[in-house]
Amino acid sequence: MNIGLIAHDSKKTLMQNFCIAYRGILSKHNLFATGTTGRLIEEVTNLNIHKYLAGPLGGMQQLGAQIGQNDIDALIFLRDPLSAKPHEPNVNDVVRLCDMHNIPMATNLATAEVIILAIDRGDLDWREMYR
Ligand SMILES: O=C(CO)COP(=O)(O)O
Repeated sequence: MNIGLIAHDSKKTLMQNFCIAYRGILSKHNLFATGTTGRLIEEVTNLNIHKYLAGPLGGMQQLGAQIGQNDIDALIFLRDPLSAKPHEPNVNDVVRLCDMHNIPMATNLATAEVIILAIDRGDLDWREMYR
């Protein structure tokens, strides 16, 4: 499966810890991330991640384009619920594109865990047929 990973700055440590905890599952899949998120995950795991540009510099659009092509099977997007981002329209567009293609998306840790465990059980294997 192709899994997208994005974290706002205040959630980057949480994303690192999530990826450490679920490294065994994540390592069986193709991982795609915005630049800084991807680099920080690689620093603490030895996961191999395809890194786009930094989110505010175009990385959100790059990952968004992959989502727009229905080529991401699940997105973990740990968002900062407390502060607006200068590139908010790109953030909203990524969410919109996930809804357009029925791509499972987590915006908090609880849902991220549900999705990653579902992937491991094979619950999302139907994605392979609809991609
Ligand atoms: O911009 C982001 C989310 O909106 C994340 O981008 P980075 O991973 O490059 O910080």
